[in-house]
Amino acid sequence: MSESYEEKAARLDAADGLAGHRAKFALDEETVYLDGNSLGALPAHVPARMADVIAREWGELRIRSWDESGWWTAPERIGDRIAPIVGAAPGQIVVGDSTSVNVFKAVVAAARLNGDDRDEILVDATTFPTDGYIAQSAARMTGHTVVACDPAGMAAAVSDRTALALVNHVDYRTGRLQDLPGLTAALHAAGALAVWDLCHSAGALPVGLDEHGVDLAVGCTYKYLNGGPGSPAYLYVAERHQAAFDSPLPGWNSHADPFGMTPGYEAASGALRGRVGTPDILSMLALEAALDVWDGVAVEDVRAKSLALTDFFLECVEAYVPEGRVTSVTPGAHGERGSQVALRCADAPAVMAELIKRGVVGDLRRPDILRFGFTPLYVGFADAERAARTLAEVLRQA
Ligand SMILES: Cc1ncc(COP(=O)(O)O)c(C=O)c1O
Ligand SMILES: Nc1ccccc1C(=O)C[C@H](N)C(=O)O
Repeated sequence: MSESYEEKAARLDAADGLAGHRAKFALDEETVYLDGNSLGALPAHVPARMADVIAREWGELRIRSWDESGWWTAPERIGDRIAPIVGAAPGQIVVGDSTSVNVFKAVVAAARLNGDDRDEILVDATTFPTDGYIAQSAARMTGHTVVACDPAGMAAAVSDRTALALVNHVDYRTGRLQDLPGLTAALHAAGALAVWDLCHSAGALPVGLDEHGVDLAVGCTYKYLNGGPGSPAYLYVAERHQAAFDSPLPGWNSHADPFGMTPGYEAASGALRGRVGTPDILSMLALEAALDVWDGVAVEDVRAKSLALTDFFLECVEAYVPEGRVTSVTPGAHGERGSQVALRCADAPAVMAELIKRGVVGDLRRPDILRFGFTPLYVGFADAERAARTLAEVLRQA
């Protein structure tokens, strides 16, 4: 007799080298959590660390903690913790502000780095909306024109008028992975800069920022990096651009001598030019603690498991779900897939509401997308099987 999907899931879970990491997270066995691409789960040790930050570092040490507890240097220190996860050498990432704010810094800074005789900014037409809104406003300020462009056509659209392109590494809706190496090379060949939004790829797959010569990048930390709701985002400024990086938000935290408190601005050196004002220490230190779950984890192993999970989920969906009820809009090819599966489905809002009631937590992207995110550090193959089986049950009863 051939192996059932439940048996196959058990076999894959037993052979999974990352399976032990699930115990590091606060998760309950009743829930299949497939929404880590919106809000990552809580690493179980973070509450105790935060209790100490609040009671001792804030409560007892108070102002001394800016030095003694390392608060002041947290943005660059935590940037260096994120760096290996996205393939960056130290000294190029600074943590702080939201992704939206970092998109603004990156787009304006790239336009200033490369905008003198170039008047266009290419923006991923399928982008998560905030990037597009911010790029439009940034372009109004720098005197550039935004040209919306599907990433698939971007290499052909780039010209000697292009100052930069802003692209999402993984599409938040479809889960499509864009060709970061190829597109970055094509942009450079035309003299344009590449600014990547890594929200849906960092922590899920190798990014290779340095290896592929990316110029600037931004990303959030509350998805696959599990930093917590609204945890600060990050900005990557490739070392070769740091000396000329001209921030549009040159707050005192990015000054060469912030406590000199002089009227004249002089930018600090390095990535900390990307800092703005006082960091949100509580969120930042929760993120720092959350990054401990990455100790000893290779992002290549995370990627291998992510692909195996999404393959297996698609296989179970195909086997269980009545013909014609869902269509995957996520590419089948591994090289084109992030770490989620998006299924087009009639009546998707009601279907997702019912799935959540039955303990399978995914996301709805209106009007008709069921989105399932797979975080390899805490999602297993049995979760994928149960999610597909529950989806089939819901659709049969609908
Ligand atoms: C690709 C992408 N960019 C940006 C954001 C959000 O930016 P912010 O952290 O500023 O809300 C998200 C999701 O929230 C996203 O998926
Ligand atoms: N930050 C959030 C706050 C509330 C609800 C969702 C989000 C998301 O992150 C959405 C995500 N960017 C997405 O790709 O759908």
